[in-house]
Amino acid sequence: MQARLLLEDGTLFTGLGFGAEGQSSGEVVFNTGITGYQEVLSDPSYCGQIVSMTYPLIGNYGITRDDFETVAPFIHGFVVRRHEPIPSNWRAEYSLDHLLKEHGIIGISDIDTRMLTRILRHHGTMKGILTTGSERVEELLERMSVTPLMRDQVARTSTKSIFSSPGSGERIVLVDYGAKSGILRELTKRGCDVVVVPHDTTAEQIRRLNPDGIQLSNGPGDPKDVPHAVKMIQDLLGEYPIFGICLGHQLFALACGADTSKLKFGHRGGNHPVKELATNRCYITSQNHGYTVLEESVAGTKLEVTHINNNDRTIEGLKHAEFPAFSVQYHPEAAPGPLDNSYLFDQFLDMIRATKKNNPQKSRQAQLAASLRGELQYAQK
Ligand SMILES: NC(=O)CC[C@H](N)C(=O)O
Repeated sequence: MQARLLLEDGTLFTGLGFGAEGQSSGEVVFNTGITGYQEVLSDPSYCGQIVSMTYPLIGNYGITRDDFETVAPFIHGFVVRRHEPIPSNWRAEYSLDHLLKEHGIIGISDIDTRMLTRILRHHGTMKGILTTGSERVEELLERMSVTPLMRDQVARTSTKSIFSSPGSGERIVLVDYGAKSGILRELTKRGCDVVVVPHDTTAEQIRRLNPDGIQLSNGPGDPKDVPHAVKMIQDLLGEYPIFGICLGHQLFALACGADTSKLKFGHRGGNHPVKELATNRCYITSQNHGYTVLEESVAGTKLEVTHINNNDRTIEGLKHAEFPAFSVQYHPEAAPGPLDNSYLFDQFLDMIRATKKNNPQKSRQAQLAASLRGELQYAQK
């Protein structure tokens, strides 16, 4: 079956279709990971995007239930050089083709993904349409020009209702802006008592859950499309320790008065070098973002830059000068990518314990009682 990928600038790629049939549009981006296509496909931060993998062989190890980063993928299309339909892997439960068909995602293979990447690097990311139909190019270009990119991805990908993953350790409220499962996995692995809440949960509702700390998740789209989250963070800053990841980092920066803007073609892959300024140490990180915190906007705020990207010097980490709050632009939960940065979750828990020590408040029993009251009020709201 023939499939086509048409870019906003008129560049047309003709290849072979796999996965679902039909037509879909979105922002075309590229990911440089060599492995991890399943985690990429299921990362909610790709909601509304057509993802092209620069590694040329995709599908060879199949799909495994355990490797999903969310229940259902939100991406709008998948572009590969060569698609391997028959997996060779003892863990494989089914094929990539099967996954795409099941979730209505169109795949295209046998196109020059190096050329596509060079175009995107040169011009910046663009809108695109993937189709297995026989529409005229002019018609598709017209459709693309009148179809704006999505702005409501966070509401689409966030959990619709509150749920908990109980543990006997610190109580963490994980604000889900389209969270990857890896974040919850890292917190529960450390014994945390995690309560996952929807993206539009207010500061007051979070207080009622009596958290020890607040984790702001990754998520799709422009951080400026989520103003209610910025307000919530401003309300709780200084009251609870906060750790922001990716979109959570950008929202934290906006809440502290810094600004964000769109990168030309973003950072998506498993090997982005990041320098920790305090130690001059380089970490290899997993990344997936199209926006960044603007360096010049940090001056005059209470934020300090802790990490920078060694490729393009953009900001990769921030901390608050007065309050227990920090954030990173990359993914310490990895999935896919290197595990080097999971220590940041330990750092978050250390920060929580230090905050508690300096602030000997209510007994654990009183906290639990307050927490129970809060949950009841939340449920009755
Ligand atoms: N992975 C993320 O959280 C991405 C953040 C934001 N949507 C961006 O593209 O910059």
